[in-house]
Amino acid sequence: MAEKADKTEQAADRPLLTRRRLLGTASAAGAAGLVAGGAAGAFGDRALRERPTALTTVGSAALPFHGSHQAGIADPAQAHGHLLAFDLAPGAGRKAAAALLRRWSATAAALTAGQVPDGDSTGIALDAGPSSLTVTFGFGRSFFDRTGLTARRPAALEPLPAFTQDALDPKRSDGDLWVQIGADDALVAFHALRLLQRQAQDTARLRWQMNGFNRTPGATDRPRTARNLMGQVDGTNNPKPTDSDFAAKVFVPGDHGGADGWMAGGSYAVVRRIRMLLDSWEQLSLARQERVIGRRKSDGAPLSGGTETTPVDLAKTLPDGSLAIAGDAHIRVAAPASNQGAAMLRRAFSYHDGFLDDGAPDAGLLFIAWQADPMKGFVPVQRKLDRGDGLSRFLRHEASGLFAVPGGCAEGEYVGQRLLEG
Ligand SMILES: C=CC1=C(C)c2cc3[nH]c(cc4nc(cc5[nH]c(cc1n2)c(C)c5CCC(=O)O)C(CCC(=O)O)=C4C)c(C)c3C=C
Ligand SMILES: [Fe+2]
Repeated sequence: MAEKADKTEQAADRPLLTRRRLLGTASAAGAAGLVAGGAAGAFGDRALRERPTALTTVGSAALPFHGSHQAGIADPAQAHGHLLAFDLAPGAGRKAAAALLRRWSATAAALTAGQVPDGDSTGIALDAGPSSLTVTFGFGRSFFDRTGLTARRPAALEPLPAFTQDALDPKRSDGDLWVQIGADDALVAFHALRLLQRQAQDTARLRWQMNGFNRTPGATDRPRTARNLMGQVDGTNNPKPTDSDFAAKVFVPGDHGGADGWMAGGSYAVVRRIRMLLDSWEQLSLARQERVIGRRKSDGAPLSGGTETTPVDLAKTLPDGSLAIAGDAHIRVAAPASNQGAAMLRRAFSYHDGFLDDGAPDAGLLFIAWQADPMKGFVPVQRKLDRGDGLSRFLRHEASGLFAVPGGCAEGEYVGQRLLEG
């Protein structure tokens, strides 16, 4: 494997960066005034080429693939995301699946470190750094039967219950294998997607793919909580990696034993494609929109007062005696306090796949909830939301999946090895 930057430099035998890269850097750094467009003209290509320019912070940021947990769970959601589900091909069993996970893990480890994997001549992301690329692998319920591993299937992979508001498309739901790719550069994300899809070869066939996005780092005056396509600040009251109980909520304990002991350090991902009925939503007044969520749209502050990060006061009443946060407000119905402490880490991507026949946007949230146990996270909360959430009449759950995401692996190992070789 080769360092990407080295490859570019050696190929040209002098310049540290190509012109394309320099121009990219100039526009990315424009706000900081690092390189002005006029300067490029004044000095000419040659002078520019002789001046090494560092990758921007966005490009050079790297998240390690190896570790006790897989990357892409506790890390901030990137600007570009691809979610893929594969089904094992007829005849492909445990051995073929193990070989695939070995190939995928080696490729993901190389790409996330900014290296060009052996044999890759696509050049898709040649000039870019790792750009916070993460690749996360999971197993769906059907994987265990297909590989003869039913006895080691975790009880937590029981199918999710049906919810009254579900309008699920089976072709875009579930799957034997699940891959989540995230990166702050679109080409870096696509590069990973293409290599992994090619490496699946005859072992696994793509079942569905969903593409999502978030705001680009650096687009705001300071790092801010993301907004979704309804315009709401979304993610404020998520468990924080610095919370003392974060790991207990999100990850299966490291000493987890039994038939599914291989899930130690892992997590369960609930994936829901949730279309937003934006035509109806956008007709609501600002005050009604804020009432539906229970937070202000401008800055995400709770309607009980304070700023975005002020703890929500669900008991607060207004002078007329009504609740400051309405009885059916989304944050009241979803709160751990309303669900016997049930909590999850929400790490979503927005999506937009054009417009439907009636002109409505096919857009919404690729909602991904991470938890140590779906029965103590997504399931009780969604049951409650299904019954009494003011937001739900503006949403359609169109696809669903539940995946067991094993712990991370050490260098030289592959994700899922403890299951496939244990
Ligand atoms: C089953 C779990 C949840 C689904 C499904 C869900 C969908 C969904 N949510 C928003 C927008 C917001 N959600 C917010 C908070 C929030 N949402 C959930 C759970 C689900 N949301 C929880 C547990 C919480 C935190 C509640 C709390 O403790 O305060 C917010 C407020 C800001 C924040 O805290 O993140 C917004 C906005 C959409 C648009 C959506 C489906 C498309
Ligand atoms: Fe929510």
